[in-house]
Amino acid sequence: MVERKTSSGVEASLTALAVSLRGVTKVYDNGVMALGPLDLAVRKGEFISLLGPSGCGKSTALRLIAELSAPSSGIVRMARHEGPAQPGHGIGFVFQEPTLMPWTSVRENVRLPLKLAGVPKADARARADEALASVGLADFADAYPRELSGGMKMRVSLARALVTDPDILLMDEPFAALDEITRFRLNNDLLALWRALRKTVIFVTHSVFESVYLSQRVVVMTARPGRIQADIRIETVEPRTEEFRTSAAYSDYCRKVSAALAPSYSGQPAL
Ligand SMILES: Nc1ncnc2c1ncn2[C@@H]1O[C@H](COP(=O)(O)OP(=O)(O)OP(=O)(O)O)[C@@H](O)[C@H]1O
Repeated sequence: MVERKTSSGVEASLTALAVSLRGVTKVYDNGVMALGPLDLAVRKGEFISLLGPSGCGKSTALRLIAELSAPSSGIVRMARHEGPAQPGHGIGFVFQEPTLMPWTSVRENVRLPLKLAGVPKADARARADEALASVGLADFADAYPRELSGGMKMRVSLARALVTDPDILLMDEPFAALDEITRFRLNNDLLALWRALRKTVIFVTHSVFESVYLSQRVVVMTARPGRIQADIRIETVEPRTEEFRTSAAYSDYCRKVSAALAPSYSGQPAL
């Protein structure tokens, strides 16, 4: 594992872990205590959701893992990428907004991380096309973002995150702005991709239903500063299908997750 912030006595290399946060806090320059202390361990290949009230520090946690921001205290560690060095430290990031460049094609948008990393153009184009095919957009490589629906733009954003073949995919409310039908389709497609690629996924959402449908574990956070309120394993038959969405087991898990979330917005202590 790569240690981001060293501290004596924390050397154990837990190779089965993709990410580990120990006693992590974040206080912004304006004095806002956004996070923690947070302890979280994510196994390689796991799909977890971070669920919590607005402003509890979910995005902050993702930014710390992605090394876009440094913790105020504590240790953030991630597994060393096995294979050749690559852009993004083995991390792909998908934001709520697709943030595509409007002046260029879908393929060029997806190729961008490889271009920035100096990957030769022919190779990068082939990899961009492959990533687009993996999200069902093989026929739209030459289209421009304005020609795409919201769901398709998000697929492009996902392809751009996957094009560097990251070990870890960080997704910050990627489907929040989409209509429910599109969101359900993207949920299913994301699960199919995860099964095929076996990336570690850390998925931030406000939706209890989405978190239960997608994840192997739902990590419920407290109100700011975000700590872990509950860590709930979703045990069900795989692969998940629409049948799961309407099952009694799904409703039971949604109830359980909602109950864990309740103290965060009611101001009541956790049960
Ligand atoms: N750069 C910053 N400077 C100062 N305060 C910040 C900064 N970024 C976030 N915050 C504050 O830190 C807290 C946590 O923000 P963060 O975006 O991580 O929460 P979140 O759980 O992702 O919220 P949401 O669900 O609404 O997106 C909030 O109070 C936010 O206003």
